[in-house]
Amino acid sequence: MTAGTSAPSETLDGPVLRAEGLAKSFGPVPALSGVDLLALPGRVTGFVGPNGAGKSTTLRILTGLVRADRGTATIDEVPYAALSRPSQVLGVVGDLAGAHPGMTPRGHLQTQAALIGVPREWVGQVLHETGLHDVAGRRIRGFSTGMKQRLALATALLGRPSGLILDEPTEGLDPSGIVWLRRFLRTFADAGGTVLVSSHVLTELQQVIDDLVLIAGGRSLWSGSLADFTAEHASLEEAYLSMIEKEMACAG
Ligand SMILES: Nc1ncnc2c1ncn2[C@@H]1O[C@H](COP(=O)(O)OP(=O)(O)OP(=O)(O)O)[C@@H](O)[C@H]1O
Repeated sequence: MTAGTSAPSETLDGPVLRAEGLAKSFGPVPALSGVDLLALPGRVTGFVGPNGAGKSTTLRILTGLVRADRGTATIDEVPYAALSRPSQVLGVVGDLAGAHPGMTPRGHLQTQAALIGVPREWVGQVLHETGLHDVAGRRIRGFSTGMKQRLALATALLGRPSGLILDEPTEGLDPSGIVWLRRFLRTFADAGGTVLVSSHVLTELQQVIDDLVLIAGGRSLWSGSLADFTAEHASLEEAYLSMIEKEMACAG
């Protein structure tokens, strides 16, 4: 499988992704109790926090899959559900629950293209962009985790969105896949796109993000530039651990 190009080559007009005062409980379980988030065009924003902090819940609210109890979540000032062509504004890299293992990437993407109403020709472009063109005719059943990650990204890119949300995208990628993804996200943001990426792999994240949103226990702890966050520390990992330890000491 070849690496593919680091598209897009055109200029993107990325959306502003914003959440303010989000609160959400699942029955008696409080998941969020005050999350704010901002991801801007032309920037890669990292979204981090301990297990159970509420990252996936926040992303699911932002993409209209979960309804918040309180607060607002908007894409260019409107809720995701109010976007007339959401897949052409925001690509969401999730799991491939909708992809039948007996299908090929080309077949899966052609079905998705019909569903979201974009030209079939765009399938070839995303297969190329994500380095899947060589395996476009193979069954998804035999794909490695990394290849499935690429297909998830190809699916998200199909509507040619100017924003991307990725939840733990490096899981299962080999080192060259990680470097490829990092370059892809950098190029996407440098073209004007908005990238919001959640990850626990802080050493990797540090190499690609411009801004950082940190949450813990369902609450925002920090939001701003990576440079400011790490100013008094040797690395993102060190700055993160220091803030989380302080937070745990306060909570305890
Ligand atoms: N559908 C659900 N039903 C019940 N509880 C849920 C549901 N979804 C999330 N939660 C709870 O909400 C809290 C936040 O979970 P969430 O998955 O958003 O955290 P996260 O930061 O993405 O965690 P991780 O880093 O481990 O993936 C957790 O306590 C979790 O158990």
